[in-house]
Amino acid sequence: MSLLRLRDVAVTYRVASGEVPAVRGVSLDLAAGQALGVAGESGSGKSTLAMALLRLLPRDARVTGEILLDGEDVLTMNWGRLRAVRWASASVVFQGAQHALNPVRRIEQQIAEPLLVHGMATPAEARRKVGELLEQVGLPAWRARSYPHELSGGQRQRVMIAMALACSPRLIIADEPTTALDVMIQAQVLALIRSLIAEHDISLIMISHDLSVLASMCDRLAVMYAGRVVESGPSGEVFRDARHPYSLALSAAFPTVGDPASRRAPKGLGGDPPDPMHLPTGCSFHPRCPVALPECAFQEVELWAAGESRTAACVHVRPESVQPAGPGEGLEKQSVPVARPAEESQ
Ligand SMILES: Nc1ncnc2c1ncn2[C@@H]1O[C@H](COP(=O)(O)OP(=O)(O)OP(=O)(O)O)[C@@H](O)[C@H]1O
Repeated sequence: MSLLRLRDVAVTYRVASGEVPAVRGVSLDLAAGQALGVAGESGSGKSTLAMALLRLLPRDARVTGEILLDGEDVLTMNWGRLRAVRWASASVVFQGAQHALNPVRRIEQQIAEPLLVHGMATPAEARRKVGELLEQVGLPAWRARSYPHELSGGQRQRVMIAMALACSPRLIIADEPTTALDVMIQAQVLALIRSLIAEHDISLIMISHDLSVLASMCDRLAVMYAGRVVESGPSGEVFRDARHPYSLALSAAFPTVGDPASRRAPKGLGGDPPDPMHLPTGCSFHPRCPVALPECAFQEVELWAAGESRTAACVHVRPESVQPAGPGEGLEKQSVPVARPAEESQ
């Protein structure tokens, strides 16, 4: 059984001028011990999806569908059960730890809090555990007495990771955990996350706009565009051999981590992502797509199987597509069509 199973998850924000469909019909599975990367440009709905997993969205967000964590639907849990699940079954590392940590409380109090709230330790045990957790994330135990402002950005992010680990969750959701850090520190924090999830057998959902970082960290990738998953599959395959023109453009925009030989000139995507309140008709990507066909302007394509354990929502992947991809940029690698619709997106 999947540790996490999403079925047709949609999130709509109610705003004064109407409704913002930020996430639309996302279905994904995450096996225990697996790492899933969710990629996409700013505004594609990644953070909204991540926050929806533990019902951390503001009140003006309406979430529908199914979010099964260990078989239990997060969306229908009562508050008591939801509180028990947060931190203990699944925890979140937010982007920008400087905003997520309370500036007037010592590190020790903040890391100990989930342990105490969940009754998983006495105050004395929690103090000892905080020291151990800090050492696990590469900080000296005496840092427990520090306030957040006494730490660097990288150290604060390590504290966030220690908090996320405190109650030994089975799943960590990391939303752009290194975006605010400089490149060297970024690499260290990524290496730390990688080693901790392997050591503790924790599943990971990592959100980033950087496909190369996700490919280096995750077993599988899901690429989001305008609130939908447009491609999913094993991360190396999606990164090196994307089937959806949007994933292809994203993968071309970032060099492969740690492999200078593979550096390609970033091919910036033209245009901007659509405003979710005014989505284009048909495939949301068609106005920016280098290989759009006339039908893409009025027909939204569902996710199709695009190879072993892969899916893509593109007319060029659809089985009955008889049009060649054409001379459009980069689609030489477009998939050979296969003949079955995807039952689920991964
Ligand atoms: N509280 C909110 N109220 C209304 N609209 C929102 C709210 N939060 C996000 N949105 C909208 O939902 C869409 C998805 O935003 P989201 O932050 O999930 O995207 P993202 O891919 O995580 O982007 P980023 O990488 O910039 O965080 C955007 O159009 C955004 O403007």
